[in-house]
Amino acid sequence: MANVAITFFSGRGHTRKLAVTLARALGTEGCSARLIDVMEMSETDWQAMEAADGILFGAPTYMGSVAAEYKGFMDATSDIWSGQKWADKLAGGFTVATFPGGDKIVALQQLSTFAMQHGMLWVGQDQIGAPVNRNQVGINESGTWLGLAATTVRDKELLVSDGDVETARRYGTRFARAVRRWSI
Ligand SMILES: Cc1cc2nc3c(=O)[nH]c(=O)nc-3n(C[C@H](O)[C@H](O)[C@H](O)COP(=O)(O)O)c2cc1C
Repeated sequence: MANVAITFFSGRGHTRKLAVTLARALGTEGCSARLIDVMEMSETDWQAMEAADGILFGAPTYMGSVAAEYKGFMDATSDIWSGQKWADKLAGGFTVATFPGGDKIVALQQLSTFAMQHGMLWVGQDQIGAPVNRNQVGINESGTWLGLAATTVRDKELLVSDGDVETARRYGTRFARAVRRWSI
């Protein structure tokens, strides 16, 4: 069974909601998914990342950048980088911000550059939203293809819109299929 590590930081739960949605989608596609909150990491989590077929990187966009807490995790991987221990694993990324643009693309650029430094192969977004495909209302409303990008909603129960949750589900499905193909 292919296995994926989903790493994330989440200050108020929005990024966590995307991470959980991704984990469910991976499970539905027959991949095991391990959720790793970078603020509570154990040695087993590091081992799980080394054993994973793919790693998803998730951070909220804070001040037009990945949140500092997540950047701390990125910087802590420099020894893994020097040994290229994650090389040839698949990678993908997700972020959430308050504004539809919100400079989320910068956070995704940081995450994808990070994955490239690790010699990983990046899986982007494939969903075309309603401005082009009328039946895709709510899907990829950020119009971002570098990775998964969501926008906060005011409803504290919902955190992100149903459309963004569905977009996350589809990205998780895409990532699971890519990992399965790449692992053969
Ligand atoms: C310090 C800080 C900086 C932020 N900067 C941005 C920003 O640059 N663009 C934006 O659209 N939202 C920004 N936000 C809003 C967050 O991206 C948004 O609340 C996000 O959903 C938080 O996700 P989380 O609950 O997983 O931490 C910022 C929030 C904080 C706390």
